Amino acid sequence: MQPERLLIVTAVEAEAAAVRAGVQASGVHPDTVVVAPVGVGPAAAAAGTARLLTLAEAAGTPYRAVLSAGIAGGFPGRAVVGATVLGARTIAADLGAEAPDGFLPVDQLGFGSNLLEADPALRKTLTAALPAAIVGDILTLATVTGTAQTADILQTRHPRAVAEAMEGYGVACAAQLAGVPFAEIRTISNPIGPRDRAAWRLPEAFSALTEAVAAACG
Ligand SMILES: O=C(O)c1cccc(C(=O)CC[C@H]2O[C@@H](n3cnc4c(=O)[nH]cnc43)[C@H](O)[C@@H]2O)c1
Repeated sequence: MQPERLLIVTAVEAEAAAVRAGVQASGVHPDTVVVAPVGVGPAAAAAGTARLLTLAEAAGTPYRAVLSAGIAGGFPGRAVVGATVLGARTIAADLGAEAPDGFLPVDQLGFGSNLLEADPALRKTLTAALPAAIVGDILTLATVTGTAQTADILQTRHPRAVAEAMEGYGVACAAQLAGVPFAEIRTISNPIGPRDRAAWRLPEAFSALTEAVAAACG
């Protein structure tokens, strides 16, 4: 009988490579962790994760948990480049309606929730394995924030948000549907604010991701 496996979902192959290096460094049996890049954005993340969870369930080998992992933007003053962040909650920050008075999230519109909690037991395990990690909300957006104005609006609207990325809420929706525990782990590649792609510190963020995964799996 196969041991229960952990699924780690990333957006792009470079993130998956950093995660695989962490799994290898942790010393766990490689068959116990599956790492899959499923695409950029919440739709690709939800569809790709749902497919993997469903295939595993149909084969009689369901995953014990699913992690959304990768790099992220950090809110200034809350998470610096190179930091590791653990999501207490994943929030679909642009899922809703714009109104003259401001943004209305889907829960205020009566269409479900734009917020999903990380699994408490999984979160506890990850927090213990990563004592230096910053725990807070991680926003999911289909569009990378690229102005100081949007960064300010998001930071004010989400006082407990430490980072933004593009996949967590999609992975969380797929996990919830399948009844599989979910958590999100990210390392910061860039500050959230005016777009400056040259300032993204990808090697630093990928190294931090490898280290975080090694500690989390070990
Ligand atoms: O150059 C761009 O603007 C760009 C647009 C889409 C994706 C990328 C990636 O490099 C994909 C990797 C992954 O990185 C996450 N990420 C990193 N920083 C941020 C951010 O400031 N805001 C939102 N997401 C971020 C995201 O999850 C991407 O899928 C580059």
